[in-house]
Amino acid sequence: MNQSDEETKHTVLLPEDYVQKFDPDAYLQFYFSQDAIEDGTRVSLFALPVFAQLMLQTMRPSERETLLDIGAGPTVYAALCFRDVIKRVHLSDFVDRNLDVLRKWVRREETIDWVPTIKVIKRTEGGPVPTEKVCDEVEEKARGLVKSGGIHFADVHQDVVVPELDGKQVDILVSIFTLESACRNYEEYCKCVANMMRHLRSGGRFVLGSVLEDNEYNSGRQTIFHLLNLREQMILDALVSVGLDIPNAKKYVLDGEGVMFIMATKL
Ligand SMILES: C[S@@+](CC[C@H](N)C(=O)[O-])C[C@H]1O[C@@H](n2cnc3c(N)ncnc32)[C@H](O)[C@@H]1O
Repeated sequence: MNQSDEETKHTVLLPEDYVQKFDPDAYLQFYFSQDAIEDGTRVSLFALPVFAQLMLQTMRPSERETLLDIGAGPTVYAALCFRDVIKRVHLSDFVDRNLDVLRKWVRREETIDWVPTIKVIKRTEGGPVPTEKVCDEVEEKARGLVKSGGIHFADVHQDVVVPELDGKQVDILVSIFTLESACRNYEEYCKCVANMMRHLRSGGRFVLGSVLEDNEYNSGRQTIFHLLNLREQMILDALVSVGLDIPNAKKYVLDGEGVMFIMATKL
């Protein structure tokens, strides 16, 4: 290795480093600060409101009461996007520091300002630019839903991913950019998908957001974490094998962005 190779080489953190090295504040600043949102919006904020609208059209209210986000990190945008769809939101993650940030948000203590994110969600939903009051109402509604649900520890590698749910299954299961962060190989990935799926009732919807064909990502302040490199077909195969109705799924593949969003029903 010559000197310039040495200089460009950087440390890539692994799935087992999340507890020690994932910094919620750096992550939120990097992806959800006003500047970050203005510079280039997270594609999730386009895909999830579209899925929410489809759920409103295709599920009766009694079929869409509970939502679980696995690997939410310090983010609450799933609760914001699905606020009109469900009654209770459970946010979960592997890193205690992330759960602390979520609890602070529920208590209305200082965390990142979610208004720039809310504005993008509202824009995707259509209608005029929301006033401050409308943004407040959106956030308060989402907060109430999380209060009714809860904030929980999750580990996708365990047979029971979210023990605090005590075996209760949810109507909607969401997981965005988590599995490819948490898994070192495809065998592990398939096992984790199966573990997650136990939390979803049959007939419920699974919403997955995944990075495609990438090896690492910046979690903020140049802290680089490993990603499992996945082709779209590998993900679809894993989802079929756990009994999701993939032929009738709604899918967005954004090649330029290297991400895929999919919503499928559990058969
Ligand atoms: C790239 S972040 C995604 C956060 C959020 N879902 C989003 O879309 O911004 C990856 C998340 O996976 C979580 N994670 C890592 N290992 C995990 C595991 N074994 N079980 C559950 N979550 C895990 C991390 O703590 C982190 O919050």
